[in-house]
Amino acid sequence: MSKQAFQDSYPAEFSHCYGCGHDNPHGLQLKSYWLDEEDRTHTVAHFTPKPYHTGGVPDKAYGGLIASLLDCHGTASAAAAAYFKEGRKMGTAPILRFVTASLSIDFLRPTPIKEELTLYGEITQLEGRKATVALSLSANGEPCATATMIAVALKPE
Ligand SMILES: CCCCCCCCCCCCCC(=O)SCCNC(=O)CCNC(=O)[C@H](O)C(C)(C)COP(=O)(O)OP(=O)(O)OC[C@H]1O[C@@H](n2cnc3c(N)ncnc32)[C@H](O)[C@@H]1OP(=O)(O)O
Repeated sequence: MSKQAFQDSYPAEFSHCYGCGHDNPHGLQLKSYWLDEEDRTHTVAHFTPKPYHTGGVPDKAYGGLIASLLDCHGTASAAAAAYFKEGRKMGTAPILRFVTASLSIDFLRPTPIKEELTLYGEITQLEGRKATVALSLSANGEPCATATMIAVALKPE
């Protein structure tokens, strides 16, 4: 894992996100990294839910939490890939920031709340301002959700 999370390179004006903003004390503060420094297509993040992230029953996670984690890991992965493609260090100007245009999730099984969750991302396409990211979230090595995201880079203005 790289030492600096992708989200740690976000400038202050983009650091208020509920899912991953480091300046949001009430948020999830998700941190995403390259899975392997030699491979700039796969990413990883870890998150351990709090007891209040519960869904319908006390030991399972709320689906909206899972969507939030996938959402933020996907957009961060897209931004990291776009910087890499341009041969630039993350966070350098002009800022490259992606938002979610589309996020399609399959919830495969209930997600436990007491385990550390692992999110994987794979940038499957990056053309123009549009990135496609294949995502998954697992617990104890078992996939609990998979998703496909279309992320679009904000226009400079
Ligand atoms: C609120 C966010 C503020 C910013 C914070 C940033 C920090 C991030 C931190 C963490 C964030 C956490 C994550 C969050 O929660 S982000 C918050 C949730 N997401 C949003 O609020 C996004 C709202 N939508 C928009 O702003 C616009 O619709 C965007 C910017 C997405 C596109 O409008 P824009 O006018 O700019 O671009 P375009 O229409 O020319 O499209 C460009 C290309 O994209 C393709 N396309 C578009 N839509 C779709 C679609 N649904 N499926 C497939 N493809 C789609 C389109 O065909 C074209 O492709 P091509 O023809 O070139 O091949």
